[in-house]
Amino acid sequence: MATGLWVAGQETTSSTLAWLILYMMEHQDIQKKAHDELDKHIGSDRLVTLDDKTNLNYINAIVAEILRFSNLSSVNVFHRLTKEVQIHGYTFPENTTITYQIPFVLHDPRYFDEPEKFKPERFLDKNGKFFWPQELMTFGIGKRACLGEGLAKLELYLFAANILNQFKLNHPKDKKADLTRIIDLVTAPIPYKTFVESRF
Ligand code: HEM
Repeated sequence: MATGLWVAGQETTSSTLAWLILYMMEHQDIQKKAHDELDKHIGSDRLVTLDDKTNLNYINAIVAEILRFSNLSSVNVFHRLTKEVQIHGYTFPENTTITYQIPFVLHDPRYFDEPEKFKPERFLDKNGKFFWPQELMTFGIGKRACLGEGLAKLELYLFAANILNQFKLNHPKDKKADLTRIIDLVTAPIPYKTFVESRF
């Protein structure tokens, strides 16, 4: 059980963080907006905590967009039907192996406008408040959805908020990072270097 949680939670969370740092290096304008929000609501090098979460709408939106854009699960986990079901007039017998493909939903323009663009603003309402639409199904849906969803969302928020509060992230002077996706069980970026500058 403990090994299962370790395997399911380790690569997923670390790869999402690797994408976060990479996309912040890549999108300096978005990183600047994150710094502006942190300067307004935190304003020092103190630790950002869960109590700050409701004020940090843009940081929450960045985490949500990373979870959409990085599209970690190239193929979702397979499930077995425990009884016959009808879906849109098709009959699926008991014991059929089925899955649903999360990556297609996360990049479907019917649900996400201009899906190929990295736009955290898509998760802010007209009052600038963060929201999580049901189509953002990075953690799956239904009874077998990710057991670690709550934990992962909080961890990612804390990492994102604290890394961005403390540091300015940039490409090393001589080299831009490669955005190629290594598609495996969990999709990860090619190892890269980051130029890290303290903000305080
Ligand atoms: C960015 C982080 C994560 C992502 C994107 C993610 C995504 C997913 C997805 C797509 C599934 C399959 C859902 C399905 O079968 O329909 C899943 C299952 C699972 N995840 Fe995660 N996960 C993450 C982090 C974690 C963490 C931190 C833990 C545990 C500490 C965890 C534990 C599990 C477990 C135990 C399952 C199997 C649930 C079951 O079959 O009932 N995950 N996850």
